[in-house]
Amino acid sequence: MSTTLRVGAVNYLNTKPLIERLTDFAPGIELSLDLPSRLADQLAAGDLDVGLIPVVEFFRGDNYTFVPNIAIGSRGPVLSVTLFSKVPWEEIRTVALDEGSRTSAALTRIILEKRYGIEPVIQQLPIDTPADDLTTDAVLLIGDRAMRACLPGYRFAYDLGEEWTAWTGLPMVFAVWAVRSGVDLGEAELAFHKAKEYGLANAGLIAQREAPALGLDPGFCRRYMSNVLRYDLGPVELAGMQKYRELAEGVGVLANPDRKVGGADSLQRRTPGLAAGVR
Ligand SMILES: C=C(O[C@@H]1C=C(C(=O)O)C=C[C@H]1O)C(=O)O
Repeated sequence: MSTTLRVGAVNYLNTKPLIERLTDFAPGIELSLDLPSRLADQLAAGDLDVGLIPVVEFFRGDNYTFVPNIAIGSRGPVLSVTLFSKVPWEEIRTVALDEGSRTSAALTRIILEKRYGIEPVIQQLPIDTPADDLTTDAVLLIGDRAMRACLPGYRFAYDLGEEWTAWTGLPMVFAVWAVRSGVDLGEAELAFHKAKEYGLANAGLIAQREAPALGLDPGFCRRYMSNVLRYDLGPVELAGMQKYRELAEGVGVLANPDRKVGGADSLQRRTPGLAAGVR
């Protein structure tokens, strides 16, 4: 590959199996790491060609496509997307949302509005601000800091992967490798698949290597990557993604004044016939 492909990936443990040796498999890839929300903004601004972005941003994007059969998802508990709350769901009125999140931030709003009829007052929780001193009823944390968080002042710790699957019966897809319109992946597409295969086959080594800096137990990290997260994007995950899109549309979170909503069409283009099977 002769031209450079600017690829941005999430800087959490959950992404490591997807980027292990990625730049060896495609030397033309220039890899940067950042928060999911920032990757989405960089892709939209044209500063990236491919980004592992929140799925809600895929739907907000301007005719993005995605690398097939790769995602960060779960079917049931995900362990790293937690709404800590001082009160039960139906009493939540104020929420602080992790700055790094877009999918789970919108999911929090979807669950509150569609299941409980609540439109909460929302504030952002910056990435470097501790959640302990917040005065909101609930706080959403994602990624590595969610896995470390204990927050004894909060009585409830709702796992949003678990909440989603219990409610819809479908897997939750949090992020996909979105490709900006007009970008040709060429041979690099294969590299994303090779990296995933290699990374999942070496999840134990990745866990051992990454756990100390994260302050997490290596065995826990291993099981998080090998048994909790789902990295495939097959028909049932796509059905979950489609269901999420419909609900997101219903609460108005796909409306983005700065961007067109084009990703929904590309989902169907890449997955003909899929939408027919979705409730
Ligand atoms: C499961 C996770 O998936 C993530 C959640 C995202 C979001 O809420 O926007 C985006 C990317 C993923 O890294 C997690 O970070 O814990």
